[in-house]
Amino acid sequence: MTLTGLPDDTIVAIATAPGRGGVGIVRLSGPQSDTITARLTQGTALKPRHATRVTVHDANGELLDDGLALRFPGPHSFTGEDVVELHCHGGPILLDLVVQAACHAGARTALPGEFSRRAFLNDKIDLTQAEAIADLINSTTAAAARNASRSLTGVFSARIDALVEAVIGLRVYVEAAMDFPEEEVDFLAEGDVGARLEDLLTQLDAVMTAARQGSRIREGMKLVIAGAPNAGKSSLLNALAGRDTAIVTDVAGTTRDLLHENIDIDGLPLHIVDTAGLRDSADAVEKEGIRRALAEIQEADRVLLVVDDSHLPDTVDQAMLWPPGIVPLPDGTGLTLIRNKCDLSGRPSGIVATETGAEITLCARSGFGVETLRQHLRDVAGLDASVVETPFSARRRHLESLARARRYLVSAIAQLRDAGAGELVAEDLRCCQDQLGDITGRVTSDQLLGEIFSSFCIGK
Ligand SMILES: Nc1nc2c(c(=O)[nH]1)N(C=O)[C@@H](CNc1ccc(C(=O)N[C@@H](CCC(=O)O)C(=O)O)cc1)CN2
Ligand SMILES: Nc1nc2c(ncn2[C@@H]2O[C@H](COP(=O)(O)OP(=O)(O)OP(=O)(O)O)[C@@H](O)[C@H]2O)c(=O)[nH]1
Ligand SMILES: [Mg+2]
Repeated sequence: MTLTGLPDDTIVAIATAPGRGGVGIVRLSGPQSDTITARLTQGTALKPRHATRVTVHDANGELLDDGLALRFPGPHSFTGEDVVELHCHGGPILLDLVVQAACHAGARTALPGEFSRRAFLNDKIDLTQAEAIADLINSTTAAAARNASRSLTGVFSARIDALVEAVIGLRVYVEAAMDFPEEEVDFLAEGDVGARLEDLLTQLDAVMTAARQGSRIREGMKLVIAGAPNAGKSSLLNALAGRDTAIVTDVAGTTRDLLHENIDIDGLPLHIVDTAGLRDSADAVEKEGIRRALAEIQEADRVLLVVDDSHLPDTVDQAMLWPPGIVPLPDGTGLTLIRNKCDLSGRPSGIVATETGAEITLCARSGFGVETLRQHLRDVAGLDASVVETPFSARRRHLESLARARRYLVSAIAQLRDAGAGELVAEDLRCCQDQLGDITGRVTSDQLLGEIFSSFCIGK
Protein backbone atom coordinates (compact mmCIF):
# COMPACT_ATOMS: atom_id res chain seq x y z
CA MET A 1 0.00 0.00 0.00
CA THR A 2 1.12 3.53 -0.70
CA LEU A 3 0.53 6.47 1.61
CA THR A 4 -2.66 7.28 -0.25
CA GLY A 5 -3.98 3.79 0.52
CA LEU A 6 -3.76 2.80 -3.13
CA PRO A 7 -1.96 -0.43 -4.05
CA ASP A 8 1.62 -0.24 -5.33
CA ASP A 9 1.97 -3.81 -6.53
CA THR A 10 1.12 -5.23 -9.94
CA ILE A 11 -1.49 -7.94 -10.32
CA VAL A 12 -1.94 -10.47 -13.08
CA ALA A 13 -4.74 -12.91 -14.00
CA ILE A 14 -6.35 -14.69 -16.90
CA ALA A 15 -9.27 -12.44 -17.83
CA THR A 16 -11.08 -14.85 -20.12
CA ALA A 17 -13.24 -17.80 -19.06
CA PRO A 18 -11.48 -20.87 -17.68
CA GLY A 19 -11.03 -23.64 -20.23
CA ARG A 20 -10.00 -23.67 -23.86
CA GLY A 21 -10.91 -20.93 -26.32
CA GLY A 22 -9.72 -19.37 -29.54
CA VAL A 23 -8.09 -16.48 -27.70
CA GLY A 24 -7.26 -16.07 -24.03
CA ILE A 25 -6.37 -12.79 -22.35
CA VAL A 26 -3.83 -12.30 -19.57
CA ARG A 27 -4.26 -8.92 -17.93
CA LEU A 28 -1.80 -6.95 -15.82
CA SER A 29 -2.59 -3.91 -13.71
CA GLY A 30 -0.27 -1.81 -11.57
CA PRO A 31 2.85 0.35 -11.80
CA GLN A 32 5.13 -2.45 -13.07
CA SER A 33 2.81 -3.51 -15.90
CA ASP A 34 5.04 -1.95 -18.57
CA THR A 35 8.35 -3.28 -17.27
CA ILE A 36 6.91 -6.77 -16.74
CA THR A 37 5.46 -6.73 -20.27
CA ALA A 38 8.81 -5.58 -21.67
CA ARG A 39 10.44 -8.66 -20.05
CA LEU A 40 7.78 -10.99 -21.49
CA THR A 41 7.81 -9.51 -25.00
CA GLN A 42 11.55 -8.84 -25.20
CA GLY A 43 11.10 -5.12 -25.23
CA THR A 44 8.64 -4.66 -28.08
CA ALA A 45 7.45 -1.02 -28.08
CA LEU A 46 3.71 -0.66 -27.42
CA LYS A 47 1.78 2.37 -28.61
CA PRO A 48 -0.95 3.21 -26.07
CA ARG A 49 -4.37 1.72 -26.88
CA HIS A 50 -3.12 0.04 -30.07
CA ALA A 51 -2.85 -3.68 -30.64
CA THR A 52 0.74 -4.74 -31.34
CA ARG A 53 1.87 -8.16 -32.53
CA VAL A 54 4.32 -9.63 -29.99
CA THR A 55 6.02 -12.87 -29.13
CA VAL A 56 5.64 -13.89 -25.49
CA HIS A 57 8.53 -15.52 -23.66
CA ASP A 58 9.05 -17.14 -20.28
CA ALA A 59 11.71 -16.29 -17.70
CA ASN A 60 14.35 -18.24 -19.64
CA GLY A 61 13.54 -16.39 -22.82
CA GLU A 62 11.87 -19.47 -24.30
CA LEU A 63 9.04 -18.79 -26.71
CA LEU A 64 5.55 -19.32 -25.24
CA ASP A 65 3.24 -17.77 -27.82
CA ASP A 66 2.68 -15.47 -30.77
CA GLY A 67 0.04 -12.95 -29.71
CA LEU A 68 -1.13 -9.36 -29.41
CA ALA A 69 -0.43 -6.84 -26.68
CA LEU A 70 -2.60 -3.89 -25.74
CA ARG A 71 -1.33 -1.16 -23.44
CA PHE A 72 -3.54 1.29 -21.50
CA PRO A 73 -1.37 3.76 -19.58
CA GLY A 74 -3.03 4.94 -16.34
CA PRO A 75 -5.17 6.75 -15.51
CA HIS A 76 -6.98 6.08 -18.80
CA SER A 77 -7.58 2.38 -18.25
CA PHE A 78 -10.24 0.15 -16.78
CA THR A 79 -8.57 0.11 -13.35
CA GLY A 80 -7.11 3.62 -13.60
CA GLU A 81 -3.63 2.06 -13.25
CA ASP A 82 -1.19 1.08 -16.00
CA VAL A 83 -2.84 -1.91 -17.66
CA VAL A 84 -1.47 -4.30 -20.28
CA GLU A 85 -3.41 -7.10 -21.91
CA LEU A 86 -1.68 -10.01 -23.63
CA HIS A 87 -4.04 -11.62 -26.11
CA CYS A 88 -2.69 -15.15 -26.46
CA HIS A 89 -4.00 -18.41 -27.83
CA GLY A 90 -6.70 -19.71 -25.50
CA GLY A 91 -5.07 -22.82 -24.05
CA PRO A 92 -5.32 -23.02 -20.24
CA ILE A 93 -1.81 -24.48 -19.82
CA LEU A 94 -0.27 -21.84 -22.07
CA LEU A 95 -2.14 -19.04 -20.26
CA ASP A 96 -0.92 -20.36 -16.91
CA LEU A 97 2.64 -20.31 -18.22
CA VAL A 98 2.20 -16.67 -19.27
CA VAL A 99 0.86 -15.81 -15.80
CA GLN A 100 3.83 -17.60 -14.21
CA ALA A 101 6.24 -15.69 -16.44
CA ALA A 102 4.57 -12.42 -15.36
CA CYS A 103 4.89 -13.43 -11.71
CA HIS A 104 8.55 -14.29 -12.24
CA ALA A 105 8.99 -10.77 -13.63
CA GLY A 106 7.44 -9.19 -10.52
CA ALA A 107 3.64 -9.47 -10.68
CA ARG A 108 1.46 -11.37 -8.24
CA THR A 109 -1.75 -13.26 -9.06
CA ALA A 110 -4.89 -11.22 -8.52
CA LEU A 111 -7.53 -12.02 -5.92
CA PRO A 112 -11.14 -12.46 -7.07
CA GLY A 113 -12.56 -9.08 -8.08
CA GLU A 114 -9.26 -7.28 -7.55
CA PHE A 115 -9.24 -5.51 -10.95
CA SER A 116 -12.74 -4.15 -10.30
CA ARG A 117 -11.74 -3.26 -6.74
CA ARG A 118 -8.88 -1.16 -8.09
CA ALA A 119 -11.23 0.49 -10.59
CA PHE A 120 -13.44 1.38 -7.61
CA LEU A 121 -10.54 2.63 -5.47
CA ASN A 122 -9.42 4.83 -8.38
CA ASP A 123 -12.93 6.26 -8.77
CA LYS A 124 -13.41 4.74 -12.21
CA ILE A 125 -16.64 3.09 -11.11
CA ASP A 126 -18.77 3.24 -7.99
CA LEU A 127 -19.97 0.22 -6.00
CA THR A 128 -23.26 -0.30 -7.84
CA GLN A 129 -21.30 -0.32 -11.10
CA ALA A 130 -18.76 -2.81 -9.73
CA GLU A 131 -21.62 -5.02 -8.59
CA ALA A 132 -23.23 -4.62 -12.01
CA ILE A 133 -20.08 -6.05 -13.63
CA ALA A 134 -20.44 -9.19 -11.49
CA ASP A 135 -24.18 -9.29 -12.19
CA LEU A 136 -23.61 -8.96 -15.93
CA ILE A 137 -21.19 -11.87 -15.87
CA ASN A 138 -23.47 -14.02 -13.71
CA SER A 139 -26.86 -13.16 -15.21
CA THR A 140 -28.96 -16.12 -16.24
CA THR A 141 -31.58 -14.36 -18.36
CA ALA A 142 -31.46 -11.71 -21.08
CA ALA A 143 -33.55 -9.36 -18.94
CA ALA A 144 -31.09 -9.69 -16.04
CA ALA A 145 -28.16 -9.01 -18.39
CA ARG A 146 -29.84 -5.91 -19.84
CA ASN A 147 -30.59 -4.59 -16.35
CA ALA A 148 -26.99 -5.16 -15.27
CA SER A 149 -25.74 -3.28 -18.34
CA ARG A 150 -27.90 -0.32 -17.39
CA SER A 151 -26.56 -0.35 -13.83
CA LEU A 152 -23.03 -0.55 -15.24
CA THR A 153 -23.55 2.61 -17.26
CA GLY A 154 -24.64 4.32 -14.04
CA VAL A 155 -28.46 4.36 -14.25
CA PHE A 156 -28.87 3.15 -10.65
CA SER A 157 -26.02 5.31 -9.33
CA ALA A 158 -27.60 8.39 -10.91
CA ARG A 159 -30.89 7.70 -9.11
CA ILE A 160 -29.07 7.35 -5.77
CA ASP A 161 -26.92 10.42 -6.40
CA ALA A 162 -30.07 12.46 -7.09
CA LEU A 163 -31.54 11.35 -3.76
CA VAL A 164 -28.31 12.16 -1.93
CA GLU A 165 -28.23 15.59 -3.49
CA ALA A 166 -31.79 16.29 -2.35
CA VAL A 167 -30.93 15.12 1.18
CA ILE A 168 -27.85 17.36 1.25
CA GLY A 169 -29.93 20.31 0.06
CA LEU A 170 -32.33 19.79 2.93
CA ARG A 171 -29.56 19.27 5.47
CA VAL A 172 -27.92 22.51 4.47
CA TYR A 173 -31.19 24.35 4.92
CA VAL A 174 -32.11 22.72 8.23
CA GLU A 175 -28.64 23.20 9.68
CA ALA A 176 -28.65 26.84 8.63
CA ALA A 177 -31.98 27.26 10.40
CA MET A 178 -30.42 25.89 13.59
CA ASP A 179 -28.02 28.84 13.58
CA PHE A 180 -30.97 31.12 14.29
CA PRO A 181 -32.64 29.39 17.27
CA GLU A 182 -35.10 32.26 17.78
CA GLU A 183 -36.59 31.97 14.32
CA GLU A 184 -35.86 28.28 13.75
CA VAL A 185 -39.48 27.13 13.58
CA ASP A 186 -40.49 29.94 11.19
CA PHE A 187 -37.43 29.30 9.11
CA LEU A 188 -38.33 25.61 8.71
CA ALA A 189 -41.95 26.44 7.87
CA GLU A 190 -40.98 29.10 5.34
CA GLY A 191 -38.50 26.80 3.64
CA ASP A 192 -41.29 24.38 2.99
CA VAL A 193 -39.11 21.72 4.63
CA GLY A 194 -42.10 19.49 5.36
CA ALA A 195 -43.20 19.41 1.73
CA ARG A 196 -39.66 18.86 0.52
CA LEU A 197 -39.25 15.91 2.89
CA GLU A 198 -42.50 14.39 1.61
CA ASP A 199 -41.34 14.90 -1.94
CA LEU A 200 -38.08 13.16 -1.17
CA LEU A 201 -40.00 10.23 0.31
CA THR A 202 -41.97 9.88 -2.93
CA GLN A 203 -38.76 9.84 -4.93
CA LEU A 204 -37.17 7.32 -2.59
CA ASP A 205 -40.21 5.05 -2.91
CA ALA A 206 -39.98 5.15 -6.69
CA VAL A 207 -36.31 4.12 -6.56
CA MET A 208 -37.19 1.34 -4.10
CA THR A 209 -39.88 -0.05 -6.39
CA ALA A 210 -37.48 -0.10 -9.33
CA ALA A 211 -34.70 -1.62 -7.19
CA ARG A 212 -37.04 -4.33 -5.90
CA GLN A 213 -37.88 -5.33 -9.45
CA GLY A 214 -34.22 -5.23 -10.43
CA SER A 215 -33.36 -7.48 -7.53
CA ARG A 216 -36.16 -9.92 -8.48
CA ILE A 217 -34.93 -10.14 -12.07
CA ARG A 218 -31.41 -10.71 -10.77
CA GLU A 219 -32.16 -13.29 -8.11
CA GLY A 220 -35.39 -14.80 -9.39
CA MET A 221 -37.91 -16.53 -7.24
CA LYS A 222 -37.75 -19.91 -5.56
CA LEU A 223 -40.94 -21.88 -6.07
CA VAL A 224 -41.58 -25.10 -4.20
CA ILE A 225 -44.28 -27.44 -5.50
CA ALA A 226 -45.80 -29.32 -2.56
CA GLY A 227 -48.87 -31.36 -1.76
CA ALA A 228 -50.24 -34.84 -1.23
CA PRO A 229 -48.98 -37.81 -3.26
CA ASN A 230 -50.49 -38.12 -6.74
CA ALA A 231 -51.89 -34.57 -6.71
CA GLY A 232 -49.97 -33.86 -9.93
CA LYS A 233 -46.93 -31.96 -8.62
CA SER A 234 -44.46 -33.51 -11.05
CA SER A 235 -46.94 -33.04 -13.90
CA LEU A 236 -47.07 -29.34 -12.99
CA LEU A 237 -43.27 -29.08 -12.98
CA ASN A 238 -43.21 -30.63 -16.45
CA ALA A 239 -45.90 -28.25 -17.66
CA LEU A 240 -43.99 -25.20 -16.38
CA ALA A 241 -40.65 -26.45 -17.69
CA GLY A 242 -42.16 -27.39 -21.03
CA ARG A 243 -40.46 -30.80 -21.01
CA ASP A 244 -40.71 -34.16 -19.30
CA THR A 245 -38.11 -33.53 -16.66
CA ALA A 246 -39.86 -35.42 -13.81
CA ILE A 247 -41.20 -38.96 -13.75
CA VAL A 248 -45.00 -39.03 -13.64
CA THR A 249 -46.92 -42.19 -12.78
CA ASP A 250 -50.22 -43.02 -11.11
CA VAL A 251 -48.31 -44.60 -8.21
CA ALA A 252 -48.61 -42.44 -5.10
CA GLY A 253 -45.10 -41.72 -3.88
CA THR A 254 -43.41 -41.59 -7.31
CA THR A 255 -41.20 -38.59 -6.51
CA ARG A 256 -38.97 -39.36 -3.56
CA ASP A 257 -36.08 -36.98 -3.98
CA LEU A 258 -36.00 -33.27 -4.76
CA LEU A 259 -35.98 -32.25 -8.40
CA HIS A 260 -34.63 -28.84 -9.36
CA GLU A 261 -35.44 -27.04 -12.57
CA ASN A 262 -34.49 -23.50 -13.65
CA ILE A 263 -36.74 -21.74 -16.09
CA ASP A 264 -37.62 -18.14 -16.78
CA ILE A 265 -40.87 -16.35 -17.37
CA ASP A 266 -40.29 -13.24 -19.50
CA GLY A 267 -36.84 -12.83 -18.01
CA LEU A 268 -37.81 -13.63 -14.42
CA PRO A 269 -35.61 -16.56 -13.34
CA LEU A 270 -37.61 -19.24 -11.53
CA HIS A 271 -35.92 -21.91 -9.46
CA ILE A 272 -38.56 -24.62 -9.19
CA VAL A 273 -38.33 -27.55 -6.80
CA ASP A 274 -40.58 -30.58 -7.15
CA THR A 275 -40.92 -32.52 -3.92
CA ALA A 276 -42.10 -35.85 -2.54
CA GLY A 277 -45.84 -36.04 -1.71
CA LEU A 278 -46.47 -35.12 1.92
CA ARG A 279 -48.02 -37.94 3.92
CA ASP A 280 -47.37 -40.13 6.93
CA SER A 281 -45.05 -42.80 5.69
CA ALA A 282 -43.18 -45.66 7.28
CA ASP A 283 -40.87 -46.06 4.30
CA ALA A 284 -37.40 -44.79 5.20
CA VAL A 285 -36.64 -43.41 1.72
CA GLU A 286 -39.97 -41.66 1.41
CA LYS A 287 -39.60 -40.25 4.92
CA GLU A 288 -36.27 -38.71 4.02
CA GLY A 289 -37.82 -37.30 0.83
CA ILE A 290 -40.57 -35.68 2.88
CA ARG A 291 -38.03 -34.27 5.34
CA ARG A 292 -36.19 -32.68 2.42
CA ALA A 293 -39.44 -31.36 0.98
CA LEU A 294 -40.24 -29.62 4.27
CA ALA A 295 -36.76 -28.12 4.42
CA GLU A 296 -37.21 -26.68 0.89
CA ILE A 297 -40.58 -25.21 1.86
CA GLN A 298 -38.84 -23.26 4.61
CA GLU A 299 -36.58 -21.65 1.98
CA ALA A 300 -39.25 -20.90 -0.60
CA ASP A 301 -40.37 -17.47 -1.78
CA ARG A 302 -43.65 -19.10 -2.76
CA VAL A 303 -45.22 -22.50 -2.34
CA LEU A 304 -47.52 -23.97 -4.96
CA LEU A 305 -49.79 -26.27 -2.98
CA VAL A 306 -51.17 -28.77 -5.48
CA VAL A 307 -54.42 -30.58 -4.76
CA ASP A 308 -56.51 -32.99 -6.80
CA ASP A 309 -59.56 -30.83 -7.51
CA SER A 310 -61.74 -33.81 -8.31
CA HIS A 311 -61.80 -34.53 -4.56
CA LEU A 312 -62.28 -30.96 -3.41
CA PRO A 313 -65.32 -28.85 -2.44
CA ASP A 314 -65.87 -25.44 -4.08
CA THR A 315 -64.62 -23.42 -1.17
CA VAL A 316 -61.73 -24.57 0.91
CA ASP A 317 -59.74 -23.20 3.77
CA GLN A 318 -56.16 -23.26 2.51
CA ALA A 319 -54.90 -23.80 6.04
CA MET A 320 -56.99 -26.95 6.28
CA LEU A 321 -55.38 -28.35 3.15
CA TRP A 322 -51.94 -28.01 4.61
CA PRO A 323 -51.17 -31.60 5.59
CA PRO A 324 -51.81 -32.15 9.31
CA GLY A 325 -48.86 -32.31 11.61
CA ILE A 326 -46.72 -30.51 9.04
CA VAL A 327 -44.85 -27.40 10.14
CA PRO A 328 -46.63 -24.20 9.09
CA LEU A 329 -45.36 -21.96 6.31
CA PRO A 330 -42.84 -19.39 7.50
CA ASP A 331 -44.10 -15.83 7.67
CA GLY A 332 -43.76 -14.00 4.40
CA THR A 333 -43.83 -17.11 2.22
CA GLY A 334 -46.49 -16.75 -0.46
CA LEU A 335 -48.94 -19.57 -1.02
CA THR A 336 -50.88 -20.35 -4.17
CA LEU A 337 -53.40 -23.16 -4.17
CA ILE A 338 -53.40 -25.15 -7.39
CA ARG A 339 -56.65 -27.01 -8.05
CA ASN A 340 -55.30 -29.58 -10.47
CA LYS A 341 -57.09 -32.08 -12.70
CA CYS A 342 -59.88 -29.69 -13.68
CA ASP A 343 -60.54 -32.03 -16.61
CA LEU A 344 -61.86 -34.49 -14.00
CA SER A 345 -63.56 -32.01 -11.65
CA GLY A 346 -65.22 -30.10 -14.49
CA ARG A 347 -64.42 -26.78 -12.82
CA PRO A 348 -63.56 -24.05 -15.35
CA SER A 349 -59.90 -23.11 -15.35
CA GLY A 350 -59.02 -19.68 -13.98
CA ILE A 351 -57.85 -17.73 -10.99
CA VAL A 352 -59.67 -16.41 -7.92
CA ALA A 353 -58.18 -14.21 -5.28
CA THR A 354 -58.66 -15.51 -1.75
CA GLU A 355 -58.02 -14.00 1.67
CA THR A 356 -54.67 -15.72 1.96
CA GLY A 357 -53.56 -15.57 -1.67
CA ALA A 358 -54.88 -17.09 -4.86
CA GLU A 359 -56.48 -20.26 -6.13
CA ILE A 360 -55.77 -21.39 -9.66
CA THR A 361 -57.73 -24.12 -11.38
CA LEU A 362 -55.85 -25.90 -14.16
CA CYS A 363 -54.99 -29.19 -15.79
CA ALA A 364 -51.29 -29.97 -15.41
CA ARG A 365 -51.48 -33.02 -17.65
CA SER A 366 -52.62 -31.07 -20.73
CA GLY A 367 -51.15 -27.71 -19.73
CA PHE A 368 -54.59 -26.12 -19.85
CA GLY A 369 -54.66 -23.07 -17.55
CA VAL A 370 -50.90 -23.08 -16.90
CA GLU A 371 -50.58 -19.73 -18.70
CA THR A 372 -52.76 -18.21 -15.95
CA LEU A 373 -50.29 -19.54 -13.39
CA ARG A 374 -47.39 -17.99 -15.32
CA GLN A 375 -49.14 -14.61 -15.35
CA HIS A 376 -49.86 -14.96 -11.63
CA LEU A 377 -46.18 -15.66 -10.91
CA ARG A 378 -45.18 -12.55 -12.84
CA ASP A 379 -47.67 -10.56 -10.78
CA VAL A 380 -46.56 -11.83 -7.39
CA ALA A 381 -42.94 -11.18 -8.35
CA GLY A 382 -43.94 -7.54 -8.77
CA LEU A 383 -43.07 -7.57 -12.46
CA ASP A 384 -45.77 -5.19 -13.50
CA ALA A 385 -44.54 -3.45 -16.63
CA SER A 386 -46.46 -0.31 -15.72
CA VAL A 387 -44.47 0.22 -12.50
CA VAL A 388 -40.97 0.73 -13.78
CA GLU A 389 -39.53 3.39 -16.04
CA THR A 390 -35.95 2.27 -16.60
CA PRO A 391 -35.11 -1.06 -15.06
CA PHE A 392 -31.67 -1.67 -13.59
CA SER A 393 -30.11 -4.45 -11.57
CA ALA A 394 -30.08 -4.22 -7.79
CA ARG A 395 -29.20 -6.47 -4.90
CA ARG A 396 -30.57 -7.28 -1.49
CA ARG A 397 -27.80 -5.15 0.02
CA HIS A 398 -29.17 -2.15 -1.87
CA LEU A 399 -32.75 -2.86 -0.82
CA GLU A 400 -31.70 -3.06 2.81
CA SER A 401 -29.86 0.27 2.66
CA LEU A 402 -32.82 1.88 0.90
CA ALA A 403 -35.17 0.54 3.57
CA ARG A 404 -32.96 1.96 6.34
CA ALA A 405 -32.68 5.29 4.52
CA ARG A 406 -36.47 5.35 4.27
CA ARG A 407 -36.87 4.76 8.01
CA TYR A 408 -34.63 7.75 8.79
CA LEU A 409 -36.56 9.88 6.35
CA VAL A 410 -39.91 8.90 7.86
CA SER A 411 -38.46 9.69 11.28
CA ALA A 412 -37.26 13.09 10.03
CA ILE A 413 -40.78 13.87 8.83
CA ALA A 414 -42.22 12.87 12.21
CA GLN A 415 -39.62 14.95 14.10
CA LEU A 416 -40.47 18.01 12.09
CA ARG A 417 -44.21 17.54 12.46
CA ASP A 418 -44.30 16.58 16.15
CA ALA A 419 -41.44 18.51 17.66
CA GLY A 420 -40.48 21.02 15.00
CA ALA A 421 -36.95 20.24 16.12
CA GLY A 422 -34.40 21.12 13.48
CA GLU A 423 -31.60 19.36 15.31
CA LEU A 424 -33.35 15.98 15.25
CA VAL A 425 -34.42 16.42 11.64
CA ALA A 426 -30.82 17.19 10.70
CA GLU A 427 -29.55 14.10 12.52
CA ASP A 428 -32.06 11.81 10.76
CA LEU A 429 -31.14 13.30 7.41
CA ARG A 430 -27.47 12.71 8.08
CA CYS A 431 -28.17 9.02 8.83
CA CYS A 432 -30.38 8.79 5.75
CA GLN A 433 -27.55 10.16 3.61
CA ASP A 434 -25.08 7.65 5.10
CA GLN A 435 -27.36 4.77 4.15
CA LEU A 436 -27.69 6.04 0.58
CA GLY A 437 -23.93 6.57 0.45
CA ASP A 438 -23.40 2.92 1.34
CA ILE A 439 -25.13 1.90 -1.88
CA THR A 440 -22.73 3.69 -4.22
CA GLY A 441 -19.80 3.35 -1.84
CA ARG A 442 -19.26 7.02 -1.14
CA VAL A 443 -18.96 6.05 2.53
CA THR A 444 -18.24 2.40 2.95
CA SER A 445 -16.41 0.24 5.44
CA ASP A 446 -13.50 -1.99 4.38
CA GLN A 447 -15.45 -5.01 5.56
CA LEU A 448 -18.30 -4.34 3.16
CA LEU A 449 -15.83 -3.87 0.31
CA GLY A 450 -14.25 -7.21 1.17
CA GLU A 451 -17.61 -8.95 1.08
CA ILE A 452 -18.56 -7.46 -2.26
CA PHE A 453 -15.36 -7.99 -4.21
CA SER A 454 -14.50 -11.44 -2.84
CA SER A 455 -17.63 -12.81 -4.54
CA PHE A 456 -16.26 -11.88 -7.98
CA CYS A 457 -14.48 -14.33 -10.23
CA ILE A 458 -10.71 -14.13 -10.63
CA GLY A 459 -9.61 -11.86 -13.46
CA LYS A 460 -12.44 -9.40 -12.96
N1 LIG B 1 -10.12 -6.58 -23.88
C1 LIG B 1 -10.92 -6.10 -22.96
N2 LIG B 1 -12.25 -6.07 -23.16
C2 LIG B 1 -13.07 -5.57 -22.20
C3 LIG B 1 -12.57 -5.08 -20.98
C4 LIG B 1 -11.16 -5.10 -20.79
O1 LIG B 1 -10.63 -4.71 -19.74
N3 LIG B 1 -10.39 -5.61 -21.80
N4 LIG B 1 -13.45 -4.59 -20.02
C5 LIG B 1 -13.16 -4.50 -18.67
O2 LIG B 1 -13.47 -5.32 -17.88
C6 LIG B 1 -14.78 -4.19 -20.43
C7 LIG B 1 -14.73 -2.83 -21.05
N5 LIG B 1 -14.53 -1.85 -20.02
C8 LIG B 1 -13.56 -0.89 -20.06
C9 LIG B 1 -13.76 0.22 -19.28
C10 LIG B 1 -12.86 1.25 -19.32
C11 LIG B 1 -11.74 1.17 -20.12
C12 LIG B 1 -10.80 2.33 -20.24
O3 LIG B 1 -9.75 2.22 -20.85
N6 LIG B 1 -11.15 3.47 -19.67
C13 LIG B 1 -10.37 4.67 -19.72
C14 LIG B 1 -10.48 5.34 -21.09
C15 LIG B 1 -11.85 5.77 -21.44
C16 LIG B 1 -12.11 5.89 -22.93
O4 LIG B 1 -11.20 6.05 -23.71
O5 LIG B 1 -13.30 5.81 -23.29
C17 LIG B 1 -10.81 5.63 -18.63
O6 LIG B 1 -11.84 5.37 -18.02
O7 LIG B 1 -10.10 6.59 -18.40
C18 LIG B 1 -11.51 0.03 -20.87
C19 LIG B 1 -12.43 -1.01 -20.83
C20 LIG B 1 -15.34 -5.20 -21.37
N7 LIG B 1 -14.40 -5.55 -22.43
N1 LIG C 1 -56.71 -36.32 -15.36
C1 LIG C 1 -55.60 -35.73 -14.92
N2 LIG C 1 -54.61 -36.45 -14.42
C2 LIG C 1 -53.52 -35.84 -13.99
C3 LIG C 1 -53.37 -34.44 -14.07
N3 LIG C 1 -52.18 -34.10 -13.56
C4 LIG C 1 -51.58 -35.25 -13.19
N4 LIG C 1 -52.39 -36.30 -13.45
C5 LIG C 1 -52.13 -37.71 -13.20
O1 LIG C 1 -52.02 -37.93 -11.82
C6 LIG C 1 -51.06 -38.94 -11.55
C7 LIG C 1 -50.01 -38.42 -10.59
O2 LIG C 1 -49.29 -37.39 -11.23
P1 LIG C 1 -47.87 -36.91 -10.72
O3 LIG C 1 -47.54 -35.69 -11.47
O4 LIG C 1 -46.91 -38.03 -10.75
O5 LIG C 1 -48.24 -36.58 -9.23
P2 LIG C 1 -47.26 -36.17 -8.02
O6 LIG C 1 -47.99 -35.19 -7.19
O7 LIG C 1 -45.94 -35.76 -8.54
O8 LIG C 1 -47.16 -37.52 -7.23
P3 LIG C 1 -45.99 -38.04 -6.25
O9 LIG C 1 -44.68 -37.77 -6.88
O10 LIG C 1 -46.28 -39.47 -6.11
O11 LIG C 1 -46.17 -37.31 -4.95
C8 LIG C 1 -50.48 -39.33 -12.91
O12 LIG C 1 -51.15 -40.49 -13.39
C9 LIG C 1 -50.79 -38.14 -13.78
O13 LIG C 1 -50.91 -38.46 -15.14
C10 LIG C 1 -54.45 -33.68 -14.62
O14 LIG C 1 -54.41 -32.45 -14.71
N5 LIG C 1 -55.53 -34.39 -15.03
MG1 LIG D 1 -44.08 -36.46 -8.27
